[in-house]
Amino acid sequence: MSWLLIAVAIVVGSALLLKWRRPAWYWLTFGILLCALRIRFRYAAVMDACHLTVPASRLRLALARWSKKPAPQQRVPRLLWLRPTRTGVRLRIKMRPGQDAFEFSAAADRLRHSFGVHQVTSREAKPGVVEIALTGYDVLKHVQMPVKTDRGLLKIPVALVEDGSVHYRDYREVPHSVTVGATQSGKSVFQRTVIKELAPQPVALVGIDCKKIELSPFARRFSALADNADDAADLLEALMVRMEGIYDVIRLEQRISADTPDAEIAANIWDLPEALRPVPIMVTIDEIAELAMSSKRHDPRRDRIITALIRLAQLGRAAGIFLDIYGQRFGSELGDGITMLRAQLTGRTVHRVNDESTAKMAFGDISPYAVFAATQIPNTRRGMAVVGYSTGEWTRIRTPHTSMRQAVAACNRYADLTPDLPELARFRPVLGLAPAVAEAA
Ligand SMILES: Nc1ncnc2c1ncn2[C@@H]1O[C@H](COP(=O)(O)OP(=O)(O)OP(=O)(O)O)[C@@H](O)[C@H]1O
Repeated sequence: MSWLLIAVAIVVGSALLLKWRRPAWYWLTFGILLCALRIRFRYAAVMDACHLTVPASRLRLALARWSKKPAPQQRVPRLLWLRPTRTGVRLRIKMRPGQDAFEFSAAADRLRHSFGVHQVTSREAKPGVVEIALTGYDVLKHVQMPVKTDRGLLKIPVALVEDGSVHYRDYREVPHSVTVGATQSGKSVFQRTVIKELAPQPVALVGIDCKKIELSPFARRFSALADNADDAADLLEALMVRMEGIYDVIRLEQRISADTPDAEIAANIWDLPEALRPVPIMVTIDEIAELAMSSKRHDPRRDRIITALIRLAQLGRAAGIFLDIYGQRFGSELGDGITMLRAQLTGRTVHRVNDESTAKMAFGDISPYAVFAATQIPNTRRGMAVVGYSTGEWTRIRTPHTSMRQAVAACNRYADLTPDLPELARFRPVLGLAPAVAEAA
């Protein structure tokens, strides 16, 4: 008997220790089982307590009255399935007539408390069916990306979502994006993560970095780099020349296929035959304010830059040219054309901000809740951000802490994948140290 007590004490003790020190391990060893059991046995009671049941049908009530039986119980929404995941449990629930998905989102906090989990989110999976994600522990505390992800060409895993799923940057779904955040909020680490993930892909990387220190370590994997506003203006115009060249190829292909019955008519580079398909180009711009702010009222160089960015954002997708723009703010104080440019950047990521107006710039047209969530990111959670989608949905994410060394290693390893872009040849980074610097070193 005493041995049994000791064994139980050891198991309980190690479970508590794991829960405190290694919540992810605790979840995989004990938490998942306890949570699944709790849901199985307490599902109906919890739904009732959270006001997620509906009264019995009129017919059943009338029958009960007529037969003088007790009134039938509230009807519980049907649990279709329960699926444990690496970080939580997913439930599919068939709603009862008269219920809507909003009731389940509104009850998220009550469900979290009743099921004893860290967090609950819900979404309508299809009409009449709601999917609830229970997260067992705070997955954003120490971000651990799963080994297996659903990556593909131009679809890269860049962060973990608060419900434990993976957040992807999918350039074909969301061609252009803007990432804002106060200083030290985690923008550069986010950018590094994107570059590290893109490095093994058959794509060209192009960068503009007027701070000069953010992108130069990745030079081996970059087809073109500009580190001052003059070069940036020329580089963006060279990209436009390339884009127009690609449009000429698509147009020619369209004319050929128009004369061929049943042939697909190309509308973008993905419809072109593989031999003709140009390599996609990811343009990453660090600190947009360095390019957009000018002391002059009419600065021709700034106008060239903003015009080129707007044109690339409007027309680049079909030519396989994608923009990722980073900055501390991205509002009209950066001058003419910025609001127009922002409208084209449908991917919005906001790290910690110092004022509500910065969050509003990104999410004002998406959701007031997303604005509020962005202003609530604590200083201690660097790399945490809110991502908004044009559908009005939003979610909290956090990037893994990709070090400069890890990103540089990926860029060096895949340096041989760096394509030569003839139109941008002038901006190909010079590798190695300049003779004078090498001598000094
Ligand atoms: N995902 C993360 N997890 C843990 N720490 C992070 C994460 N992202 C960033 N940090 C830490 O936060 C600090 C600031 O990060 P980063 O340099 O990316 O910020 P930033 O927004 O680019 O700042 P600035 O605008 O001043 O360049 C760094 O010390 C970095 O190590």
